[in-house]
Amino acid sequence: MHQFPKDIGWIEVICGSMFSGKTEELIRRVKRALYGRQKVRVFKPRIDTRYDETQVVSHSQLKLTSVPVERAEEIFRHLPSDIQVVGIDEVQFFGGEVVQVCEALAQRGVRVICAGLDQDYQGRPFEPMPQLMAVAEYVTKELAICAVCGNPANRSQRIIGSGERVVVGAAGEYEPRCRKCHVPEPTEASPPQTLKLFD
Ligand SMILES: Nc1ncnc2c1ncn2[C@@H]1O[C@H](COP(=O)(O)OP(=O)(O)O)[C@@H](O)[C@H]1O
Ligand SMILES: Cc1cn([C@H]2C[C@H](O)[C@@H](COP(=O)(O)O)O2)c(=O)[nH]c1=O
Ligand SMILES: [Zn+2]
Repeated sequence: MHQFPKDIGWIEVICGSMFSGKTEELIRRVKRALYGRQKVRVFKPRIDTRYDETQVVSHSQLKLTSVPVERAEEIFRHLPSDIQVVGIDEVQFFGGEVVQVCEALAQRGVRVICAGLDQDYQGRPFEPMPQLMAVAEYVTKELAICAVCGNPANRSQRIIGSGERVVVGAAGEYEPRCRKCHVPEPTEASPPQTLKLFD
């Protein structure tokens, strides 16, 4: 990946649709920092109790210990003075204040790695992701595989009937879709699939 500079902070954003591998990539980067003997803390919004109350968990069941927080400002309270790397998952669930928090940390010399949805279920930018992407040094966009047609997917199709913007969920509530197959209204799920190498 990038040749990272030393002794200065920066912000990395990992964005994309649901199931695109954002959490896996966050976990990968955090683990590499740990191998590098860096002082690391990982946070997630308390609202995300989907797979676990405290751990960050990917759809493929990779796990990482994290601190759940209600508001982004609480992150400061949980950081040792010699912190080097901060990871934040599901960053779209924090309000605009998370942008100031990330900026303050990066200004202090911390490497901040954020993972979050760039679009909501209707395909609209999911604030505060656009703002965070604008101030970040590095932005990585991940793509899933469309559950309908198999093309690269950058959208999250809601398959349960709710018009609320925030509805915590996983498979059963959402599926990844490409722009051709995505519709802004909640709709029926595509037929279930089993992954088989041979028939
Ligand atoms: N349609 C799909 N396309 C890609 N990955 C999928 C799909 N359905 C399930 N997955 C699983 O989701 C994993 C990614 O999970 P995760 O990192 O939690 O994604 P995200 O955080 O972006 O929602 C993949 O490695 C794969 O095991
Ligand atoms: C599209 C969309 C998603 N959500 C929720 C559903 C999940 O709990 C998270 C995304 O998790 P992932 O790690 O990216 O799979 O966000 C939502 O509340 N509103 C939406 O529009
Ligand atoms: Zn498609």
